[in-house]
Amino acid sequence: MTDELPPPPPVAVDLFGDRLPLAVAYAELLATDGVVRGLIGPREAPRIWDRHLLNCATMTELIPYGASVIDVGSGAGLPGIVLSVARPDLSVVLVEPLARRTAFLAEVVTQLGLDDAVSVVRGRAEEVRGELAPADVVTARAVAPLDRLAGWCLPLTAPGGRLLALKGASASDEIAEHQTAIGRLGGATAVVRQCGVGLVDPPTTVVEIIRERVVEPAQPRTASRGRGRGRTRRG
Ligand SMILES: C[S@@+](CC[C@H](N)C(=O)[O-])C[C@H]1O[C@@H](n2cnc3c(N)ncnc32)[C@H](O)[C@@H]1O
Repeated sequence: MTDELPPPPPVAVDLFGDRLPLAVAYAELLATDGVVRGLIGPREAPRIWDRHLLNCATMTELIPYGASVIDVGSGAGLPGIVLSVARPDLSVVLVEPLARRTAFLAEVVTQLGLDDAVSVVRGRAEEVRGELAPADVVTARAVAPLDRLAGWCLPLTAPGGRLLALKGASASDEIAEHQTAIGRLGGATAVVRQCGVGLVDPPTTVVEIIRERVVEPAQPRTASRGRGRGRTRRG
């Protein structure tokens, strides 16, 4: 236990229901181990509920029952762990490239007893495509701008499935800037959704992008062939 972590606010009952004790256990892990191991800043402990757990849990409004979810760039488990705690019907894969973070995630999964519902994959989203079955829903919070996120996440999304990106107040500006790139990557028109209206203040802003068309991701560039160097095919 830590003095820094406040008790769960009443609204946590609405969002976590009878899984609230599990949410409390996760909040405690974040506020203790998570801080000591540098996964979240020490100043986050007092605001873990408002800024992190409640904020992420409101996204469940946009996730269909029984969906498969890939959380890209999970960090300390946000939103992926929170989604699994709030919604035991989901199957969740956490994708995270940094070993220190995947080690923490694996420990959290075991300690919270989520092994049947959550798996942890170490790697970058653009590199693990071949290993993962496309998911109904791909989530990301604070990982990258929308164009890059769409390039990484739409190939992990099943056709007709959706990318849900937690964003701040500038979500509409980001959409205006990146919609052309999103469309080229097979995404439909991005829509801003407000989650947790009447529950959290401010509501959580989520950008929703349906994977409308399947566009093959660009191949990573190989070494450039200089003129007269490298192999040329002769007919
Ligand atoms: C600012 S942190 C956010 C972590 C967590 N989503 C949160 O909201 O607290 C960004 C995370 O994205 C991960 N990341 C960066 N590039 C990535 C990529 N190409 N594929 C998957 N994860 C990536 C980083 O390692 C880091 O854990």
